[in-house]
Amino acid sequence: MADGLTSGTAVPGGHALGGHAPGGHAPGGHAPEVLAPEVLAPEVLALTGLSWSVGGSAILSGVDLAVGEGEFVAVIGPNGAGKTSLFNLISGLTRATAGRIVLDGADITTEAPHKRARRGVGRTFQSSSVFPTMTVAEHVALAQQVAAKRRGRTLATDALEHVRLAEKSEVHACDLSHGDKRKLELAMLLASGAERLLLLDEPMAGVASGDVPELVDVIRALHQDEHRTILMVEHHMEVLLGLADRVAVLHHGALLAIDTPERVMADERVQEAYVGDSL
Ligand SMILES: Nc1ncnc2c1ncn2[C@@H]1O[C@H](COP(=O)(O)OP(=O)(O)OP(=O)(O)O)[C@@H](O)[C@H]1O
Repeated sequence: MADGLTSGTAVPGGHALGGHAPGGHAPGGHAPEVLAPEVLAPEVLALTGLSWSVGGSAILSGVDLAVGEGEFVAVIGPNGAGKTSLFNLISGLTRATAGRIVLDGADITTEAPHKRARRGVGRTFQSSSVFPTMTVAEHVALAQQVAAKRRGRTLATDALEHVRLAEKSEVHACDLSHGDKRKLELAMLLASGAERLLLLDEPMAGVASGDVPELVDVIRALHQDEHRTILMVEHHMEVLLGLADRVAVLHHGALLAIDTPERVMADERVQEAYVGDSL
């Protein structure tokens, strides 16, 4: 194990998750050399013992995770670790078989996806979902319309400014690069009132490498300038350095570690989990 690893890192609200005693100390009682960032903000999301089984197979087991207001937590893990399944549970696409999901203090474990969306949870998927023949502006207007009664909606023009697509508002989605399609999805989330929690499932997937830095900048600005609370699945650790406050590592459906990106990268258990896969 890497020196000072804290799988029981202190989390917002003073809780300690990951099965260890409060205080963010490493197993074995040693104080970590560098404390993982503790977000002194109200908890937006708290997962407790979250589990999901299908046909007797445990896909996710006992996941404890808290995300503070304005925090950016990345979720990584080898293929099949359960990252998308975790997002499906949080967004309500699938129902947990055990455990609890609390959003802003309300138990939403059994709530329908549209009710979670009304509470300000927004999600993107691994593959981008835009309408080829509609313009950028039409997409964002549609997102506003669909969410007409939700509070927290960002004005369509502001949403496009935030994702740096304002100058392409009349471009049809079919003529956008993949990176711009991803930005458009983010603008739609903002316009639809996803003000409490953004769940971004591999937003860099399929994006040309030359477009990745710009997309990373857009997401960084949503976090740092707009103070959005973000949970993001990402395969590449280098993307997360300087972006995520903490990185949660899933392995075989369980939370293996949660700490700063640097410390997670140095964690031998994490490296072992990734043998044969890229970290
Ligand atoms: N509806 C389902 N029924 C049965 N098994 C499922 C279902 N959905 C996911 N799984 C299994 O659960 C495991 C976790 O899948 P999941 O897609 O959550 O992993 P992941 O970490 O997102 O993987 P990747 O990095 O490849 O996207 C996989 O073994 C997958 O085959």
